Amino acid sequence: MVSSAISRLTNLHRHLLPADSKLLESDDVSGLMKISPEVAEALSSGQPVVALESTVISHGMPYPQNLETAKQLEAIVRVNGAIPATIAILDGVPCIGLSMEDLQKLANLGTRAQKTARRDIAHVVSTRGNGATTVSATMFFASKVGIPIFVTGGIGGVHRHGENTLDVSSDLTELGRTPVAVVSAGVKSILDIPRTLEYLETQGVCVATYATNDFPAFFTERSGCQEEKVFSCLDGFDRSFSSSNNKFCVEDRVPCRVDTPEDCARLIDANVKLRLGTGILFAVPIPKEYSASGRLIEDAIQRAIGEARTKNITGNAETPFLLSRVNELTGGASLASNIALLKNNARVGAKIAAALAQLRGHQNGVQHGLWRTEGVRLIRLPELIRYIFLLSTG
Ligand SMILES: O=c1[nH]cc([C@@H]2O[C@H](COP(=O)(O)O)[C@@H](O)[C@H]2O)c(=O)[nH]1
Repeated sequence: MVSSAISRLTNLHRHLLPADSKLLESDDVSGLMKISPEVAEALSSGQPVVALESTVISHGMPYPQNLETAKQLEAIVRVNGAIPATIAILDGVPCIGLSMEDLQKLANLGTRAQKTARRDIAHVVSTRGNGATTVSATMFFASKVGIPIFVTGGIGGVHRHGENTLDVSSDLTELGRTPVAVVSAGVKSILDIPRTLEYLETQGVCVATYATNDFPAFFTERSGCQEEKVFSCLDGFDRSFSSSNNKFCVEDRVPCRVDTPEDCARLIDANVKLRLGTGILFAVPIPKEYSASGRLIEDAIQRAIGEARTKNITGNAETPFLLSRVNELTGGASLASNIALLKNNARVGAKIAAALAQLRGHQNGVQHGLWRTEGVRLIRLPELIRYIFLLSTG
């Protein structure tokens, strides 16, 4: 009963989306997913929706802070005008929007949930497993149901020594192929930030810094990679903590700066309308009061990277190892910073989603003759007829 209602809502959502949003779901796999009634309703009525990932819950922090943080992020999204849609695979079913019980289950599972990137999705579904989605998998599912904005803490990137190991997160290739805007606090300095930016450029991804010229490094506000600034680490430029290990010359540019949620909304809108097909990375610096401990955390990162090498911890085990080891070494300071920046990103992401919904509502109102239903959303006449027809035929 509920699933048929959801599937009807999903169908309606498809009919009622602005034409450009349909680009986000050219093939139909949404029937294979469980969309929560609240998210389905929000999507079908054009309300702003923000996707949230689940690896940060299962692998990013310990219980019970993970559960508390997941709940708080959802609450922040709501307070700032959007509906949260946390995404995970539960018992083999991709779920878009989790109940409190689902969140509890995922938080309890912790690292027993499989860290699920794009490549792992089919395996987790076919074995009816529990998968915590990374940025790449969350973007995939968000795009399939038409959610244009997704909030995370930090994306994966090119690992240090990636030029030898080819350890490059699938988050970067996903950004190159999926038109979802990702809000993150930049890239953690456990990674090679200049090479990560290079790779995103190769993938054609628009990287936009939010109210700063300097690409942020997750725990710190600055990475040393600046807007419209080309520089070389060989000539002594202070590239901050993150890049201190790079011994060669890299051209780093963050060519786009945005200052308000409205700027972000216009950028997303242009990206979709131009059918570029690529994602956008919004890099939002950690709030100032939490970035003070950056140097302390950086020292811990250096030590943790050394330990990972000694213990031969590589591949998708490396990021969780580094995160938890850095947390131990900083006596919890890195966890507090991590939570603070996640909350900040949730706030910014929800405001962007609200601005985008408003922009689209305004454009639709200006460009077409529209019907207003219940004062909630604007509908075109043919869509309204189809809507009534679908309701009457079930
Ligand atoms: O600061 C963080 N970076 C990255 C992750 C998670 O790790 C994934 C990247 O993992 P990998 O490097 O194995 O691609 C991201 O998509 C995200 O889910 C995280 O929790 N915290």
